[in-house]
Amino acid sequence: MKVKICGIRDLETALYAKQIGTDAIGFVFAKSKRQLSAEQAEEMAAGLGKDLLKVGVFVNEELEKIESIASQASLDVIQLHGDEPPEFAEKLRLPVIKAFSFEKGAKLSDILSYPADFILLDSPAGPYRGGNGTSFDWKLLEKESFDRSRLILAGGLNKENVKEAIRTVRPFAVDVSSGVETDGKKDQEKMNQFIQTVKGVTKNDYICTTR
Ligand SMILES: O=C(O)c1ccccc1N[C@@H]1O[C@H](COP(=O)(O)O)[C@@H](O)[C@H]1O
Repeated sequence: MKVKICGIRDLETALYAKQIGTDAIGFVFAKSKRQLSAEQAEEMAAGLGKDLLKVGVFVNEELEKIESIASQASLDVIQLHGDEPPEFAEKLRLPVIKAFSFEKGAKLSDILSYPADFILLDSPAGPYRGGNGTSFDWKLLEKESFDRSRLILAGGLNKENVKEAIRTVRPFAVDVSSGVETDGKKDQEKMNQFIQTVKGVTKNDYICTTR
């Protein structure tokens, strides 16, 4: 099970994420309390080396701006967390994660037809388009039959609920932001506990016949 920790805002936290086995970190360039400038991300990227994926999170941003920030901050993946149409994602040169709000009535087949490398399911937007710390009803996905190998689960995950979330949804990866923070800042103990919990979940815990 892969883990992305989103909303990293300083090099010390990024290096700690790498040390504890995080697979990807997210830099938020959208309107958010975690928003970064391209320069801040560039500085962190320079101190990080190559073996931790850097995901840039954008909401309804212009293509040229995304490409420019991606190049300046050495991003590996683009996460589109707004209302970007399929043609927009197809124009991007880097791999794409497309986020969708998921709630009762959402049409999974439409979501899965979006041309992205990964599909991220999050709870409906709160004050910001993402990173609000709220989860959706994972049971809505439990019995659905689809290819889960490009599914990323997000929204209100934390060390207490992530095991149950993985068992229910059986995603390829999980993404967390608020759940590893204390008073709005990344908390190293919570990050470590989250990673240990996720990496401790074995396939036996959640493999079943529904793919
Ligand atoms: O983290 C943010 O501030 C953010 C802002 C705008 C769009 C997306 C954002 N983050 C993504 O939101 C989800 C859920 O986060 P949380 O764990 O519920 O806080 C996750 O995919 C982040 O990548």
